[in-house]
Amino acid sequence: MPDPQSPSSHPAQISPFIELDRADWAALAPSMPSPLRDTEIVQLRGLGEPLDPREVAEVYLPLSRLLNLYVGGTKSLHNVTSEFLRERVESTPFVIGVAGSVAVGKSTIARLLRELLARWEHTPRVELITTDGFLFPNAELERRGLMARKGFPESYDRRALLRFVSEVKAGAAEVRAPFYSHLAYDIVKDAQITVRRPDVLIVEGLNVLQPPGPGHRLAVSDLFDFTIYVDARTSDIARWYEERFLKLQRGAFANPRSYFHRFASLTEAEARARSREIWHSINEPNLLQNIRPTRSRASLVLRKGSDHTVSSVLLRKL
Ligand SMILES: Nc1ncnc2c1ncn2[C@@H]1O[C@H](COP(=O)(O)OP(=O)(O)O)[C@@H](O)[C@H]1O
Ligand SMILES: CC(C)(COP(=O)(O)O)[C@@H](O)C(=O)NCCC(=O)O
Repeated sequence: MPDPQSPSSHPAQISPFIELDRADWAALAPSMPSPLRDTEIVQLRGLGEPLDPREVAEVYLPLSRLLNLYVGGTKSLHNVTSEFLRERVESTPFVIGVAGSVAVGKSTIARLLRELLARWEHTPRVELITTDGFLFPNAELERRGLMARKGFPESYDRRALLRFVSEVKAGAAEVRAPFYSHLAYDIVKDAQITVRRPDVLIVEGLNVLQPPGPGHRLAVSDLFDFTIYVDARTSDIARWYEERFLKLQRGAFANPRSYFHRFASLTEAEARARSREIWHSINEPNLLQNIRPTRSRASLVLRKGSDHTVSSVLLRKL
């Protein structure tokens, strides 16, 4: 008699992920070589985030090692294919997607992984782009009635993003992406980011795990070699959004060129109210309707606790 409590007796409930709690994941770190000296972990804090060196050593270092091994594995597959075809097939950049809500910590993690990966053998050249460069310019968003839906899948030029990643993946010598300024809250005309055949390209953005839309054959998610979904409770993310908004309000918004300059003179209570309004009207609905439903498509899910530390890691096994 199968045990009705056993997950294997409920095929519909079999998880495609193996879940490691924080302690099990951290236990992997000591047995692997480290490309970092302690002083370098401290230097990584220079990224501007309050990064805990223990978090780097116990969570992100093992993750960067796993990614580095996947890059090596993919290169070996290319070599096998070359041998099979009896012709030289050039290996092309390994592309990693990093998805998750606004303010969950994607940028921090993507920048950290870029630094860590670059220190391992075989992956010295790592480039990072964010999908905000592929948002339609504000004028176009206004024309389409999408100004209050910035960050929703339809606010992006998905065809241009797909073309960009396809060209990188195909090994093009130089590929350019448009540039989005958070200060101007808009695409900057004539500014570009150039990607030149890196070993690894990290593509960070809210919607990178979206499946193809109706009538489309491919989505950018089809071109990734590995994807990471950064997960946390909605209430924690809302708090992080508000805290970041307040930090910006005291700092960057003071710049008269900032789109949000008009918020610089708000009292703290007013600023909190404004940030909650933006969260509840744009970022939370986008998380619930579009972003979180893509979580199960990821190769790996990082679950964060209320203090940003990673509480568990889910790695796709199927
Ligand atoms: N590992 C971390 N430790 C502490 N604070 C963090 C960490 N990751 C992100 N944060 C903070 O959370 C907020 C959102 O992070 P950010 O990387 O900007 O998110 P996203 O790119 O997903 O919008 C920022 O204020 C950042 O300083
Ligand atoms: C620019 C963003 C859409 C994020 O874009 P991404 O790089 O993740 O594609 C987001 O940070 C944003 O500005 N959202 C609009 C609502 C707000 O001002 O928070």
